[in-house]
Amino acid sequence: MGYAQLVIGPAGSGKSTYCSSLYRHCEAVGRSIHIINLDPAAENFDYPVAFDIRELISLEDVMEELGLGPNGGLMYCMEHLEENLDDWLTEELENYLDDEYLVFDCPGQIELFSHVPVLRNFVDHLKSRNYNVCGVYLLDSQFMTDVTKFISGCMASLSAMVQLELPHVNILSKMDLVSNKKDIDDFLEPEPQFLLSELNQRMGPQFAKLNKALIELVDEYSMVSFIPLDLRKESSIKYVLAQIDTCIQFGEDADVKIKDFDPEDDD
Ligand SMILES: Nc1nc2c(ncn2[C@@H]2O[C@H](COP(=O)(O)OP(=O)(O)OP(=O)(O)O)[C@@H](O)[C@H]2O)c(=O)[nH]1
Ligand SMILES: [Mg+2]
Repeated sequence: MGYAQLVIGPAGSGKSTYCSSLYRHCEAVGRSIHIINLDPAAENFDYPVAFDIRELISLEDVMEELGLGPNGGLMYCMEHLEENLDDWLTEELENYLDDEYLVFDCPGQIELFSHVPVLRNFVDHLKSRNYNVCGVYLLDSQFMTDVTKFISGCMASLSAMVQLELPHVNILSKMDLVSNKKDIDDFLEPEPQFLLSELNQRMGPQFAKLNKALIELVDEYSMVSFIPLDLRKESSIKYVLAQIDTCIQFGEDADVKIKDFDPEDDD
């Protein structure tokens, strides 16, 4: 059984930075981890890239040869990835042992989980190769300043969750930039009633029904939960990683082994 994180979220939300911090953390604690770049537009990396979509296809070539713009070019590259899952991804995965921990640094284009099935197929491919996969959705805390932005962030995350059907962890990134932590507290694990009254205050009375339906939806999917991540703090990275590990049952086999040898159990 292998383990994988699919790191997703809007452009600039801090996915690649998270990946490199995670890499450094794991290195420091002596834990094996491999980061894979799935962003054909990425150029600089702060982490050693285990393997890279740019070895399969180059965005530059696509834009030049097909006359596509950067976003159309990216979609083309991702569709190309989808067509090559069986060859390319299978071959790359063969370089890793059965129980390895992989982290996929994805592009930020929202179309990737709202319009096209590439990431869904990617995930299904990983699952068929016996990987436990977790969706790690990063949202920039800078946008968590009022309820309308919060709801819109939730909706984007929800659309990824519905598309991918994966265990899902929401992370509020860039907490070091938040000067007033109290403002954010309102949105970390908010009461649906609080969100609804805030929304109703912000918007005209004609939206009351829609607001109620939105909050109920968000509540039903248990979406209303974000883990704050402050990359300056080792403890924060450790906590986030522990939450994700639980989601993909990483470390549980190790626990069983320890329990097997527990002398207390012998009588
Ligand atoms: N202060 C602060 N800045 C951050 C943090 N994480 C990322 N950034 C900055 O935010 C910008 C975007 O970060 P990236 O990690 O490239 O974001 P990304 O989600 O990978 O972006 P795309 O790949 O373009 O979608 C960069 O300028 C980072 O330096 C953080 O925790 N704190
Ligand atoms: Mg990136």
